[in-house]
Amino acid sequence: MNCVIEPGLLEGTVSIPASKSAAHRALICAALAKGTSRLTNLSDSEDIAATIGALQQMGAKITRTGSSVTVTGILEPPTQPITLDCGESGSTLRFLIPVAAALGLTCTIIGKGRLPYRPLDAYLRELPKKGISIQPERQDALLPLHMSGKLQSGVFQLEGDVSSQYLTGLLLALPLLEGDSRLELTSPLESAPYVDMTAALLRQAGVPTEKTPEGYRIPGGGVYHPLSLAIEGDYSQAAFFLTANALGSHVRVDGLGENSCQGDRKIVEILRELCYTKENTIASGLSVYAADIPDLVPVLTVLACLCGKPSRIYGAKRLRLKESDRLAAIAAALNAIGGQVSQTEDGLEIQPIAAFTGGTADSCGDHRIAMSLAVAATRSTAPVTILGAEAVRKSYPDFWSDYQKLGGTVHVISLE
Ligand SMILES: O=C(O)C1=C[C@@H](OP(=O)(O)O)[C@@H](O)[C@H](O)C1
Ligand SMILES: C=C(OP(=O)(O)O)C(=O)O
Repeated sequence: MNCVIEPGLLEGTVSIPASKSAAHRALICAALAKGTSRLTNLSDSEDIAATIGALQQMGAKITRTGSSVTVTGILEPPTQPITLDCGESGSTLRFLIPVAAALGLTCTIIGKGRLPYRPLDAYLRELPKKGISIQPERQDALLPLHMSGKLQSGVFQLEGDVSSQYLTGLLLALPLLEGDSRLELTSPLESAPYVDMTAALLRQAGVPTEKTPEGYRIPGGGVYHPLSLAIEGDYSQAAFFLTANALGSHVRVDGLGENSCQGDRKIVEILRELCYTKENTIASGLSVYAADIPDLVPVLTVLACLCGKPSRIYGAKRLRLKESDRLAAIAAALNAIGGQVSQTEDGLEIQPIAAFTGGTADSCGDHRIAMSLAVAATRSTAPVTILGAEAVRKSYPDFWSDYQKLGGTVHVISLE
């Protein structure tokens, strides 16, 4: 779908969808629990649908009524081969590979978009040492992936700067094994708040893990307890509207937890530290180390364009491994509408502009690029055409209708 956004500030109230990260984790914990869990306030994004669908294949009974789900944990893991479709969701893929291995499932894992090309090296290296056969079907892509065997406990060595999702996946899976396990980091952990979020939920589910100087210790023989949980609002999604506010819009964002452990809550602090001129333009530039907040980078780049001084975002090399090469995609998208953004090896350098000048920009099929362009359009002197605007379905299917409710003008010009 391609659409044209008319320039204009936003105003009104938005109820922010539930945290995608929290929802993936809660669903998986619930599927592994002995008994029935109830989760409320789930979003109906494609990524969450992928996790629900895959967990159902793995034997969990999940019934959805509106934004609530009832999950009866897996009683008997299936013995016949199953297919797990992860859609485009890196979290679904990297969380469920070790969980399926711990349950001893024989499965084929499939996915679409850029997912077959996002790294799985740590699993391809470590799981075969622990009793798992894990084999991509093709040479030029990692999916479809064929997996069988029963995971054994022990020591897993993981790089910390490719994806924290490996740690989350193993933290979720290893309590199911009889013996104790350890995760040892071979490079400093990035996206650390996401792993903290996993550890917090595991504690809630009755399977605590222990942080060690090297990584984590995970006692075996854990029993997941059922959960009763309302998923809190998503700071990564709120960041689009909060940034629009920093650029002149007036959006009240409802549904966020004030004591949230989401790392992307950092957006509030970054925006609070901005200095404004008497004319209400941003006087300062941004200097952001983004290793722990990768998902904020696209929208922070929009903000940086409209800062009064040059900005830099660094510590963000992992952004090249997301739904797009996000450093290349956001630079190209914003430059196409009047921005001055250049890539560095691990980030972006941004020169100030007074306003975007409109034009046509490609989301590269990436939801966070599409939503960032919508924020840029609020401060453009001419319309912004977004190619691939439907990408928002991955995490925030109601984004365009919410944007319109806030007074944004969106013309769909093609459904392709
Ligand atoms: O654990 C999670 O929920 C996530 C971890 C992050 O990925 P990386 O750890 O690969 O950076 C983040 O980008 C992703 O959107 C969600
Ligand atoms: C990178 C993202 O998600 P995932 O890794 O789960 O595909 C995202 O939502 O920006």
